[in-house]
Amino acid sequence: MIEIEELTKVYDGNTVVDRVSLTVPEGTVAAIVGTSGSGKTTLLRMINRLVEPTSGSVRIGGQDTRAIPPHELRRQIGYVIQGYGLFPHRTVAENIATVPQLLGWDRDRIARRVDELMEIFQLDPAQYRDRFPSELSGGQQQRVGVARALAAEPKILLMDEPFGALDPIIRTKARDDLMEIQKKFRTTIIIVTHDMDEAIQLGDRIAVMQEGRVLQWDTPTGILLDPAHDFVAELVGVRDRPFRLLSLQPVRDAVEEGDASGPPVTEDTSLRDAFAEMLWSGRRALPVVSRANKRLGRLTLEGISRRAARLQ
Ligand SMILES: Nc1ncnc2c1ncn2[C@@H]1O[C@H](COP(=O)(O)OP(=O)(O)OP(=O)(O)O)[C@@H](O)[C@H]1O
Repeated sequence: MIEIEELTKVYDGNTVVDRVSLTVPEGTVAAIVGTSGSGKTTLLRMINRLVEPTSGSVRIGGQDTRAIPPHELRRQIGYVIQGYGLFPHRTVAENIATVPQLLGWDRDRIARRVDELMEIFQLDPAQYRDRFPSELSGGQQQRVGVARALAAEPKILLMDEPFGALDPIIRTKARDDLMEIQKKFRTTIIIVTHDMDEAIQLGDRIAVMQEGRVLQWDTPTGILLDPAHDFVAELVGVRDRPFRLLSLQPVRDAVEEGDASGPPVTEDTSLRDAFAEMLWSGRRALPVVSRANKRLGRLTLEGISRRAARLQ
């Protein structure tokens, strides 16, 4: 658990983070969203003490981070930034091995861990281990950046706009991969983004920041249904709200009995994506299958709109 209490940063008389208090339970994802300059990065960097707080405290697993030497703290916490921050003159394997090497792991253990992570991130070790970052695509560099941050099995991962430089299709895939890895390792993640859709997709809870303050700290549904502030409502966008709500609901929740023709959707697909598929393929109903490809029923356009209306 990460307990942030009254955390404040003042630069030259300007309060850029203002008495922020948040508790992030272990194994959950917190998204920090807000406009440029609202203090998101500064808040994130105070957690691993890349920025020293002016006042307030951060406790991790009950321990005040001021009691931990900063370099040790940063080894315990994975950190991913936009642009991935890879060392250009080190190979992929050397980049991923950075923290395990600092921790003095033996060579075999490091080599095993590097291969394991490369496989998880779908980078064939034989092909990519000895490449340099400049010999990778943006999406591959991003995966190496996350793999490096996870190398020493940190319980906490801080991510600052990690997907900002990726094109939309790769970004969606990178988010899905991250969620899978998060579930597998139960990593506690705090992710900074200026993209509300990203916050909604990734966050168990979302902190909306403006001018150094957290205006609302709530679940995605809470933020969408009950914005606590005009600025939050504006960020959510009234017209986009039904679509964003649908993006939180899996098809599974709206399956009906009956048949439909054409290619099926799986039960995990979001209602928003299923709705898009209906519009795109001109169908008013889609067959629904389980992950194991077992027929479960169908999803209808009427079912989706009832669902969207009920949610509002
Ligand atoms: N080292 C510093 N010295 C002085 N002011 C700073 C420093 N770092 C950040 N600031 C100021 O603090 C405010 C918050 O910056 P921060 O980078 O935390 O915002 P942000 O929400 O992450 O913005 P962005 O989305 O643009 O990255 C800004 O006004 C910035 O100019």
